[in-house]
Amino acid sequence: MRFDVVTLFPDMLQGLFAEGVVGRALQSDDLTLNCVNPRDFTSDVHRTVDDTRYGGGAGMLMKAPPLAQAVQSLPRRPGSRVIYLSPQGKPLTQHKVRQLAQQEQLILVCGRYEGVDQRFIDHYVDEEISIGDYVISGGELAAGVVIDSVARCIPGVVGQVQSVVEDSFFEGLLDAPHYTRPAQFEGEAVPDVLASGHHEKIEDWREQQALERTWQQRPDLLEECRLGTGQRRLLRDLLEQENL
Ligand SMILES: Nc1nonc1C(=O)NC1CCNCC1
Repeated sequence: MRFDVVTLFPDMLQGLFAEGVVGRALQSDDLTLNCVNPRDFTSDVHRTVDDTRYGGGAGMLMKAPPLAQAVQSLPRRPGSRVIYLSPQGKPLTQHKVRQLAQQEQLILVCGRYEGVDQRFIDHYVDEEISIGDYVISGGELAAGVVIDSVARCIPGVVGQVQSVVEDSFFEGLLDAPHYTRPAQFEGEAVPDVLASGHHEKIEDWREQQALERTWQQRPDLLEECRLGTGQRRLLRDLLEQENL
């Protein structure tokens, strides 16, 4: 997988991945991160990348030509996609992350100011993606979220494939609670089942906890995920306990 990031702040992305499991993987041959700065594709003395909006309105907009030339400057692999990070995009979900991980190359365009000229989006962008319904200062943090979450899905990046499988959302549910030493913390012990060494009971407990947490925190996820027979039975028991 090759990540290309179109950004006015290339050092920001390099800094974000200087450490950690994804940072180490990005040094390998099968996972690369390249940044390209639209400012390098300007021709005026001030290297202008933004301008005021036609029709008025506060703030500045990123101009289409520098962005377009930055994208055009990139070598394109078969199966590459140009993604613009913006609040107007489709939500980034684990399902979408897994789809993106199938690509050979992701070109991530980071907006600044009030956004970018719509014609750049119409002519160059395959897909707009949002990391959430809030506004951040620049698309770079959103690009970092996409890079990290997609890279974790690429075999070999995260040492323990099982740890990715058990990640929250991997099967559409939230994660069960986890505990480690010490056995007692501020008077609270670890749930007995986890110290029982009975792996089947531990798995059942974790599955029940994941369902209960998902039902309490994110019932919307339950409508979308395909529950197995055992999970549906556990959820039915849960709802009966709550007299629902
Ligand atoms: N939420 C978001 N998901 O992706 N990008 C998001 C975002 O807030 N971008 C900012 C929008 C205003 N201009 C600067 C960038």
